[in-house]
Amino acid sequence: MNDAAISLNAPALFDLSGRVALVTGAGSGIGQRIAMGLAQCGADVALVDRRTDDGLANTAAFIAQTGRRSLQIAADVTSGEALEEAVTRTEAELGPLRMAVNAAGIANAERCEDMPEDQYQTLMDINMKGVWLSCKAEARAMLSHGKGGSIVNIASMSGVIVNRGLNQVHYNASKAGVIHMSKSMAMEWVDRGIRVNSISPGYTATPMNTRPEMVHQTREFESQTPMQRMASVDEMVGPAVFLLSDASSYCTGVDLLVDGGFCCW
Ligand SMILES: NC(=O)c1ccc[n+]([C@@H]2O[C@H](COP(=O)([O-])OP(=O)(O)OC[C@H]3O[C@@H](n4cnc5c(N)ncnc54)[C@H](O)[C@@H]3O)[C@@H](O)[C@H]2O)c1
Ligand SMILES: O=C(O)C(=O)C[C@H](O)[C@H](O)CO
Repeated sequence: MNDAAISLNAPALFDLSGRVALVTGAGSGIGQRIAMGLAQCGADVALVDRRTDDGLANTAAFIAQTGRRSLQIAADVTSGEALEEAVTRTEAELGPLRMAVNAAGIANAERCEDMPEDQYQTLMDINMKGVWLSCKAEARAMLSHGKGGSIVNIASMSGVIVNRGLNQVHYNASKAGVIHMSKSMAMEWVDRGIRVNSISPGYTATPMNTRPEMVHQTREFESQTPMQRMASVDEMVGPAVFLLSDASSYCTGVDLLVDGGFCCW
């Protein structure tokens, strides 16, 4: 092979310098840590969450230390209007949106036969419709500026398997929906420069799983996982950077399981 013809620069594939990202659920857990990681890789990041405590401010303070810019936006992902406004503000203050991570989500449990309709509907509105509304607002901006884009939706291994002992038919169905919705959107936009992929985490140490009443459940999670532990939020950053960056330029419609081997057993 003629060496002069090789233009490969592998580290540059993961470089996000000068790109703008929007992350939902950026006030806690997986979304928060991914937002921090994107800034460390050079991105300016709009931080979206419905939290009104110091969650977003903590994410922003970390990002400020990286020298990158951030924008705190209090918004609920069940509102299409709020998401459109969030994207408009992001582009006005940070620049053209090139990357998005949709991590906002909730989990709760109830036996199927006892679950009230509003419990089912509230979760579906956030976990599934919220992802659709987020992608819709993000893609409209990406399509209009023509610079292309990469979207990563945070699904779950619960969209692939049924978590033993957890009564959460609505949660599991919402995550299966996110995986297939991501593939469907990937195909709608495949010839217009937008890639859409999902990450399906296994059990991850976040406030969703570390509530005091979850102590027993957490031990179960760990013993059921081939790696015998939950993931740390840091372990979701690399997969997100990969799927958002040029390193995955030929990947679209992929669901990346990051589950410590859980789905192998
Ligand atoms: N923790 C796990 O084990 C695990 C495993 C697989 C998938 N996930 C998924 O990862 C994502 C992040 O979960 P996490 O564990 O980091 O939880 P988390 O509770 O730490 O963070 C979720 C964030 O989403 C925000 N949010 C919730 N509803 C919202 C809404 N309507 N509008 C705007 N923001 C909203 C919350 O305020 C919170 O800051 C979720 O989609 C979850 O289903 C988590
Ligand atoms: O998505 C998963 O697999 C989860 O682990 C979600 C939560 O941990 C589970 O619903 C327990 O609250």
